[in-house]
Amino acid sequence: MAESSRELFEEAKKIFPGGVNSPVRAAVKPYPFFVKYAKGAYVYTEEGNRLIDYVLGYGPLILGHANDYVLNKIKEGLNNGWLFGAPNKNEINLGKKIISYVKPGGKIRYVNSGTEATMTAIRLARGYTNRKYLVKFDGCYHGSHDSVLVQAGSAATEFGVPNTLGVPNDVAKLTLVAKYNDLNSLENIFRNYGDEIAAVIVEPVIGNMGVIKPNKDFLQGLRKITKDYGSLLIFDEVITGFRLSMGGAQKYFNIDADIVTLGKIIGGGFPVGAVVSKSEIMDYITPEGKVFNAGTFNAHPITMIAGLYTLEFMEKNNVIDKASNSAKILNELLLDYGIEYTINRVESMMQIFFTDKEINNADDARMANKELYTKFHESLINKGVFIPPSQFETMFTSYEHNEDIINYTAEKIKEVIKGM
Ligand SMILES: Cc1ncc(COP(=O)(O)O)c(C=O)c1O
Ligand SMILES: NCC(=O)CCC(=O)O
Repeated sequence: MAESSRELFEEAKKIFPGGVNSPVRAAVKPYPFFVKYAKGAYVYTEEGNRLIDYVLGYGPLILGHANDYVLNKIKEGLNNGWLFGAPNKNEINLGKKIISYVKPGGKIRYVNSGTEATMTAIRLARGYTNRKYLVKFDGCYHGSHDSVLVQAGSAATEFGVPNTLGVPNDVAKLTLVAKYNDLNSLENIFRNYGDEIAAVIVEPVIGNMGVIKPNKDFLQGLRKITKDYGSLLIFDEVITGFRLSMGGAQKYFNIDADIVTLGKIIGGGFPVGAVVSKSEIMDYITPEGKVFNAGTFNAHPITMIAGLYTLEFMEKNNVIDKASNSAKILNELLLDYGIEYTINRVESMMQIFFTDKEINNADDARMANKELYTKFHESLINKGVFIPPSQFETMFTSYEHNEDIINYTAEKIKEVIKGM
């Protein structure tokens, strides 16, 4: 049996396209390391190497890996069985908690991924408004379903398929693309298609083109234009939900969306997605209404436990502030070292771009030196630090990233950059 990551990857390539089950994992060069286990701020490879983890499962693990409090709750829960095909109390407990934080907080529907959440939210918006067009922004990533794989960021950009093969043009043309941080581009679209636009979907902070912050007034402008035309505003908070604040980006920027999609953190590291909106809109979803959604694994009992106790741990332990503060210190240390590359950070989301220009939209991000980033990533792995293998992803910090870990990381980043 294969032992090393290199050998395991050879095995994997025989049975998985590209050797992986999600493309970004194959961006780790020369081959992905295989993880044996993970705890706290660290992942441990098959070879026994310890890496400080700034990928954190691509965002869900704001508590770090295998948090003991959550772990014990999951173990207890497993004793009661793990799939019922019938309701279970924990889905109410978690749902009430989420709704108490996330505006407009009327009702929630759980699904199993961020992809399903945005797919359902878009269908809901179309069903509710009886309109057909969707507007998204260049570089935003909302998962891997047809209507959002148009000028998509994340792995779709990393692997050169922002517009994927397999989506018929008849479908793709219902998705109109505006430029992030550019209200004029949005106004132009609305002038032409305004009364046929069901919704605008946006990552309030882009986390799938590296990190890109909204300019002052951008999100407010979005809110105003959608309201003026009677379109719904969907905040895709799959990354930002329970990360920028317990109320997500809505609370952080003081903007109210019409529909919010969640994922990642609310499942505590188990597969999850959710749609939240006011009851009047949510009641369009089956079985109350006629917008279809269903799922064998919706509100999975173990996910509900992991999510519930993750949020409870966050409430009691000041997790968001701790994670944010770690990223802030890392950012400041790098600036103190005179590192001249562009660092974008919002709370515990951060990315380094190899350019001296500001990064305010997807075009800017595509102009940064991707090859240098790849080299940077590879060198950091060799020094025991795992950041995302793609420029078009986000580094995350967690509750477990203490000052020693941050100082160590900053030193290693400095060494790597000096050597480049
Ligand atoms: C903003 C955003 N929306 C949607 C998704 C899709 O989520 P998932 O990978 O769980 O399908 C992601 C992440 O991958 C995301 O970052
Ligand atoms: N930022 C994009 C993701 O988090 C997705 C991870 C994956 O598709 O493996």
